[in-house]
Amino acid sequence: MEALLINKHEILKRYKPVSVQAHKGTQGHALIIGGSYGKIGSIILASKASLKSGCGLVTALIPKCGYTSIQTSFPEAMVITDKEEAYISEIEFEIIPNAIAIGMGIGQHETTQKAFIKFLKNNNKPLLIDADGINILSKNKELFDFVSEQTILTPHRKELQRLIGDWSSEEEMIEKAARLTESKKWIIVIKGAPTQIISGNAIYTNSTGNQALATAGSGDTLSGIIAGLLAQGYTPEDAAILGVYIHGLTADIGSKSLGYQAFIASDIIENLGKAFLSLDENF
Ligand SMILES: NC(=O)C1=CN([C@@H]2O[C@H](COP(=O)(O)OP(=O)(O)OC[C@H]3O[C@@H](n4cnc5c(N)ncnc54)[C@H](OP(=O)(O)O)[C@@H]3O)[C@@H](O)[C@H]2O)[C@@H](O)CC1
Ligand SMILES: Nc1ncnc2c1ncn2[C@@H]1O[C@H](COP(=O)(O)OP(=O)(O)O)[C@@H](O)[C@H]1O
Ligand SMILES: [Mg+2]
Repeated sequence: MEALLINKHEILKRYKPVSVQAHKGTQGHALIIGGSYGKIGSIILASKASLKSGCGLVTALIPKCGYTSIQTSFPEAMVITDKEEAYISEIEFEIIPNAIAIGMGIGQHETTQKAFIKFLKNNNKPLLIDADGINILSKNKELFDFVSEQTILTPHRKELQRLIGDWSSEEEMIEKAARLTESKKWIIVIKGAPTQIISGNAIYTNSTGNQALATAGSGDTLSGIIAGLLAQGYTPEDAAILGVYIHGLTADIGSKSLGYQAFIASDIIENLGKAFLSLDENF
């Protein structure tokens, strides 16, 4: 396997500045699906992160309980609500998204699992699966066949363990994950310190980020960043690599003034602008 470091040089090969002629239609529409009672914040974070990563439009598909909080806290998002109050029971939408992220805060209610399975069997859009979406896959391995090639999975190590089983060394973890990506042609983002991305026959190790990210919602926010890049037309591999790099860069930038303890997931979002500007200096 080829081992590569994700540094600024690698990123500048993949990063695309926003065109002067851009309008919200050319910047793509991200659909963020998830949330359940008490975990709507994961979708607010992911949706805001996607829009502040440059996509033109974002729609959140959430249970009814989240409607007022997301429309109030993040008016830029459009919202589709499930008929259920507390969890997602059906995944139906009229819009035509350019990319979808699903799983953050979605929970594992029996009805949600059924809706997720039906969604997977019908989806043909670039897709990121995170959190409980991964946990549902782990519990229903026959679903692997319905997760198309180039789908991005973003497990933390516990979620990865549920997906591929335990390991006794870092090498064994990488080997087992690589076997899965090889057979399914998925892209697996192994979130950690550092984060490693397995794509094709390469493993990319991120060079940004720090312990400020050890905070609730930082993974949900990463899912939003990657979905926002996918919606702009980045290939799944480039969206994952650029997203992980930018996500970590916000912590490198933000922790300078906030420190590690007081840095929370919203600060990732607040520092996205400075992170992208640090790339634009080179254009
Ligand atoms: N505001 C919101 O709405 C928020 C909503 N959220 C949503 O909540 C859902 C559950 O998310 P979750 O990651 O807590 O789930 P789950 O896999 O059950 O973890 C349990 C065990 O896994 C471990 N562990 C946890 N993190 C780890 C890591 N980074 N790296 C390594 N290990 C890690 C740890 O195990 P331990 O180390 O304690 O043995 C922990 O006890 C999910 O849908 C998410 O989107 C959250 O994002 C928060 C903000
Ligand atoms: N000590 C650390 N150094 C670098 N990155 C970290 C550290 N701790 C956590 N992270 C990052 O924070 C994110 C945590 O993801 P996750 O556990 O899914 O968060 P949540 O589900 O609460 O949103 C990952 O991107 C991980 O790489
Ligand atoms: Mg998570």
